[in-house]
Amino acid sequence: MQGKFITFEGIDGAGKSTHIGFVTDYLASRGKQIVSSREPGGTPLGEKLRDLLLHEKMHLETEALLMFASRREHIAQVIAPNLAAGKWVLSDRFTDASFAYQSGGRGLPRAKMEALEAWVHPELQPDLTLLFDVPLEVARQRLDATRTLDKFEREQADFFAKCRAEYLRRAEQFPGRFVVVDSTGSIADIQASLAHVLEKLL
Ligand SMILES: Nc1ncnc2c1ncn2[C@@H]1O[C@H](COP(=O)(O)OP(=O)(O)OP(=O)(O)O)[C@@H](O)[C@H]1O
Ligand SMILES: Cc1cn([C@H]2C[C@H](O)[C@@H](COP(=O)(O)O)O2)c(=O)[nH]c1=O
Repeated sequence: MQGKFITFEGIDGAGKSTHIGFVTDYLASRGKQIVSSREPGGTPLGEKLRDLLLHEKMHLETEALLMFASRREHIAQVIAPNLAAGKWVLSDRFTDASFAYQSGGRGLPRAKMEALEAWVHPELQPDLTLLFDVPLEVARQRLDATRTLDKFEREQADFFAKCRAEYLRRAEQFPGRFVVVDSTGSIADIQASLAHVLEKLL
């Protein structure tokens, strides 16, 4: 029995992390065993790479390669074995983030992301990708209100506009697995719509 793989995406501050706890509790209450993880990170090595990725300046191709290095480890250690054991794996970001940030935001050709994706996970795709979508100003206000900003979060509005556009483009390209969640509403309203989406997956 294979579990299901759900990914959470959106520009920084869109609100995706806020809802992972809700989704975990909702699915657990329906008898699913949940493993919740994140990218970059999710393994001891991946967390070391995350620290470098979020705080060190580097060439844009180095950044893309380290994202996929972290992902390779995450798939091997966490995603694949837990799915094979019938658990549901929730990941705060996956490969759509590389398309959005490294191709959309930084401008790396999509073909390079496609080549890395084909190398690192030729067979694996999420069963469901929840794309939390908000206007840039809303995301910025939420970020500024909460924390010290990392390397990505300090990027300018133009960078996030390109990331958001690439996310929305991918949602159109893969309508079978993407659900775009309007993340401007209240947390309670968003959770009600998430419950509706999850019901269809059960
Ligand atoms: N619908 C909402 N209404 C109001 N505030 C919200 C909403 N969703 C999230 N927030 C608040 O916005 C802030 C950012 O949310 P969160 O950390 O979930 O964003 P994120 O998309 O995961 O960001 P990042 O990718 O940078 O981690 C938090 O303080 C959170 O409480
Ligand atoms: C997986 C992945 C992530 N990123 C960026 C996007 C975010 O700014 C950070 C992760 O921080 P979060 O608060 O945990 O969302 O990393 C990226 O550029 N490319 C990727 O593949």
